[in-house]
Amino acid sequence: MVLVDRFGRPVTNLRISLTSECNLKCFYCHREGQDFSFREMTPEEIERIVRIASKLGIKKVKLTGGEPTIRKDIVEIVRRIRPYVEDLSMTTNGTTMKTLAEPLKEAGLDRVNISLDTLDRKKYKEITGFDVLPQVLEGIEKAIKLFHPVKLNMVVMRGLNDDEIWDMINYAAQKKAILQLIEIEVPREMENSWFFKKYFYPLKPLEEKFEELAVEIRERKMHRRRKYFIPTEYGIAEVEVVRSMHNTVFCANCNRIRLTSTGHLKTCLLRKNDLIDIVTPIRNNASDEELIEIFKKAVLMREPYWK
Ligand SMILES: Nc1nc2c(ncn2[C@@H]2O[C@H](COP(=O)(O)OP(=O)(O)OP(=O)(O)O)[C@@H](O)[C@H]2O)c(=O)[nH]1
Ligand SMILES: C[S@@+](CC[C@H](N)C(=O)[O-])C[C@H]1O[C@@H](n2cnc3c(N)ncnc32)[C@H](O)[C@@H]1O
Ligand code: SF4
Ligand code: SF4
Repeated sequence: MVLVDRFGRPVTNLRISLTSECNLKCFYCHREGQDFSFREMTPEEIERIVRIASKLGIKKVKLTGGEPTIRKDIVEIVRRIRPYVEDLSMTTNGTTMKTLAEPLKEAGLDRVNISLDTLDRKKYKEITGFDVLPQVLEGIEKAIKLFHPVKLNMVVMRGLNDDEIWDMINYAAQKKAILQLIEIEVPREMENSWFFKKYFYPLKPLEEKFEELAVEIRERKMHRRRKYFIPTEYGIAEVEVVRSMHNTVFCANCNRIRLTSTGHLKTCLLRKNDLIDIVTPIRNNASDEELIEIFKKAVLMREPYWK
């Protein structure tokens, strides 16, 4: 059984924010579309929600945040949800990977995405507020030894790191990691903000260049994102482009539902007023059937953001 929304989109992925807290302060952070909050779900509650989700056809779970690895019980959370999922991945800033990669692997995590916007220490501090690039690079080395694939997330920003795109492509090829080049994304109401106007760097022209250079191009089901296999002096680099702004194809192929760190199902990253509380019913002893109904209600509320 798979739940399908009113727009014909099957819901096969669950993206769970484990905490709204973070040990970095990236100035562009969308915080997965949620506000800062102290309420968090327990590992037992997360396990129960994932178990219900798996009955409804959800096969892939992504753990995110805030920074998911600052939760003290992160290894327990991974261990608990592992049995219910085909693909269990995490997106992290990499600051804790040096010590946590091994226990996370042992607990059953399949793969990690690590955010890395720049290879320049000063710029890294400018973007994230903290001088921890060497620590993150060590974390990436460790992760690459244990996980496959490791994806590196680079949010491309005009005048800030757009001159590093090719360095990052070479770095990814050298490390045998996948590079995700990401456009800054904001909700409609922020498109006129100084921040978006200053830093938005459209990736479409670059994709056109990749089309010429690539020895192979693949299209993913999710968001119909394209992957380009680009020759470099370090071998073939695998580069995925995440271009979401005003991209109707991206939203038409969105198969994710979200769970906020406060225990609300959320239908879309960029939408407002789309939260459905699932953890309060759990705390009030709701049955599995009642929780299934909450999931169904959330799926019916889903709609593409850009359409
Ligand atoms: N608009 C939008 N952006 C998303 C969505 N999912 C991920 N993103 C963005 O895509 C970028 C990469 O996100 P990750 O957390 O690494 O996950 P992912 O690449 O989507 O997932 P995998 O490829 O399965 O590892 C980030 O900038 C996210 O904000 C989504 O459903 N909608
Ligand atoms: C919100 S973070 C949470 C996980 C973890 N703290 C990290 O940074 O990887 C998830 C991903 O979203 C990306 N991201 C954050 N704000 C963004 C924005 N405004 N536009 C595009 N991507 C963004 C980050 O670079 C990161 O790769
Ligand atoms: S590390 Fe992740 S959650 Fe933390 S501020 Fe940066 S993008 Fe946001
Ligand atoms: S509908 Fe579009 S903006 Fe919303 S979560 Fe899905 S892909 Fe992202």
